[in-house]
Amino acid sequence: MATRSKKFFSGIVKRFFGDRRHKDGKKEKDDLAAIAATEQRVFRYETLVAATSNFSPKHKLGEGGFGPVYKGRLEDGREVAVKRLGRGSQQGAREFENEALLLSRVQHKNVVNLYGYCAHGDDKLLVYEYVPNESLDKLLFSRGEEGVDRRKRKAELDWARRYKVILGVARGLLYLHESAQTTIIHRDIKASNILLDGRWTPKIADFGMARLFPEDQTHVNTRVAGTNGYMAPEYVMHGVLSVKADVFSFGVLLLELVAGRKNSTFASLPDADVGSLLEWAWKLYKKGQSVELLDPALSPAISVAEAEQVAMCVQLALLCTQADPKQRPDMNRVFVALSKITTTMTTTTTLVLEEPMAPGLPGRRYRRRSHGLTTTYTRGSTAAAPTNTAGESSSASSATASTTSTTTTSAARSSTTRVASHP
Ligand SMILES: Nc1ncnc2c1ncn2[C@@H]1O[C@H](COP(=O)(O)OP(=O)(O)OP(=O)(O)O)[C@@H](O)[C@H]1O
Repeated sequence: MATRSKKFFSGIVKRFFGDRRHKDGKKEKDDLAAIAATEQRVFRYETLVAATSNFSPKHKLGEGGFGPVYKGRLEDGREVAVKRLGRGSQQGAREFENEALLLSRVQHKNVVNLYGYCAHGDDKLLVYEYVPNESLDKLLFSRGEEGVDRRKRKAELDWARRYKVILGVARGLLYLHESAQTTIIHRDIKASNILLDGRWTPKIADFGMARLFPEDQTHVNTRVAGTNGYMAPEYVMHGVLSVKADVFSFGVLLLELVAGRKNSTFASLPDADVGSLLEWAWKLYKKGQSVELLDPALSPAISVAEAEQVAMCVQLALLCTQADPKQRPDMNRVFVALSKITTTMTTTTTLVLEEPMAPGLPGRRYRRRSHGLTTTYTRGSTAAAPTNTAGESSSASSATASTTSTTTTSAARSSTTRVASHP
């Protein structure tokens, strides 16, 4: 761990958890003063009061599980978002500390940047970079009654931007799973936890439930906490947590970005037989009609190349949401697959995606894959009908997105329902 972040980390631990070695508080005070001086990560309470006009309601950006979040401007001109822990919430306090500890370990353009923290009596505050374009859910799922402004901005979220968001979230998750100092499982990937900056770059936020993951283990058993509609079945039903739980949530998010609809509150059903976006995607996919899943706000303007991307995204999302976690690709494969498909590509790779089985829905048992079907995407083949290439892909045991060297290209908090239970 770099010295700076080590100091920041220990500063947070002492500040939020207390320093058991120095019960009189004197040494802690000295330490914090030293950290504050060298790190400039500890914010004075007065600084945050001034930045937010004394936490004025006018500055309020919203309210999450922890409490309110305020927009502020520091004296040096930086815009910040200040998250203030609501008083008296033990659960909140734990998640708050967790968020501070984990975020202090990561730095990536697709992860929201934590500038620092402040503890002032009972008040605990976290200070983040301000991300101006709101969270993805507000744009993606906005309805008529939510105002012209937001509807206009939803229209700005065209397919090219959505694809940029998809790629960015995949890159951020790949970093958390494979490149951060220790594997981090986010556990609550969903549209309301993706913030968009002024250039539509997505930033993964809300690490309250994230877990550091022991390097030598494939999964841990844990208390279940997450958001309905995004949680993998093995996690909901048995508390089995691995990086593949995040892959599942990413798959749901990917479908939501394509369709502009929530998985969990799948109202105004286009088809009476289906109860969720996942099921609808599967149904359309089987009929070779994946592109029909596309948000009606986008479909009139979509190009042939973009339609290919959409079809590929639906298939990839179905692979990510397979019932058996072993059948889901890891984020590296997901990111590679997504990177291969650009609408401007003119050359020479063929993207081969495995054929998904029915996606996993909590409560439904899974069967192991017994065939090796794959779908090959080539430029101009939007329908991308599955072809039996058993034997071509030897890794039938893991859902893969691989490239071959052939010739053509192509290709809630729904008012946040957090579930917490012991398996
Ligand atoms: N860094 C930030 N920049 C801009 N807005 C932010 C930032 N962080 C949070 N917000 C806004 O503040 C509001 C509350 O965010 P918060 O992360 O506390 O809760 P949430 O993700 O909406 O819900 P939950 O905590 O239950 O998951 C959201 O509307 C979000 O858009």
